[in-house]
Amino acid sequence: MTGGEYQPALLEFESVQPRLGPLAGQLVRHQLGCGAWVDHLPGWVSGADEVLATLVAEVSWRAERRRMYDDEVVVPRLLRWYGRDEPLPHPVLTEARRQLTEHYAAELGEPFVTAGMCLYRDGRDSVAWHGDTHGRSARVDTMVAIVAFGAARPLLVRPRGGGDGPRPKFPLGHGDLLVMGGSCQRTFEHAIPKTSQSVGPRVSVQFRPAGVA
Ligand SMILES: O=C(O)CCC(=O)C(=O)O
Ligand SMILES: [Fe+2]
Repeated sequence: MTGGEYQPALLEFESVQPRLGPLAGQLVRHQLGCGAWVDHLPGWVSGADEVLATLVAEVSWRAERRRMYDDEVVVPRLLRWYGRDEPLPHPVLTEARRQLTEHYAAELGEPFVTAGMCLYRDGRDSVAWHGDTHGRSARVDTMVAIVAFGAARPLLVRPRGGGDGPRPKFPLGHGDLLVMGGSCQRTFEHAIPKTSQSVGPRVSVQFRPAGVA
């Protein structure tokens, strides 16, 4: 493990099989304007304790550094990227990606392929305001589907450039699903702010189509 000194506490969990609930008729769509929307489904994965424990303990989490002006700063979360052909670390994630691909097939027109993962060790870990605009998502409508495990942390959304428009705050707890769609990555930004509250680890799994990052 190359993620600095992070030593996960052993997470206790009930031995319940993780299960995915239905998507159709359960997702609630929030239209944000400018062709952006967010679908939200709390509690999509039940029995998720085992998934969290597996992800925290078994993923080869990496600390990253990013250039910021003349400095290098440590990214305040641990990361792992799973490409197209790499097996995912828990079978329920493979099934989640398959079901998301099936559910959004007509609207998205291509499968969810990659899985980006972030580990927020505690409330000091965060992700700053950004859109996922490193790939095609800078130019075309697409989707990024997030499944969250562990400590509940809100995902904040605001119009890019701080303009007028909605600034929703989506609670994202253990087993919850959130899908950002349409123009959301180009026209809005999202963030997971730091919190001074004492919170345990949180893992976010982001499924994206090929070429979206
Ligand atoms: O942790 C999350 O739920 C969001 C992560 C995120 O926005 C990203 O990695 O691009
Ligand atoms: Fe993002």
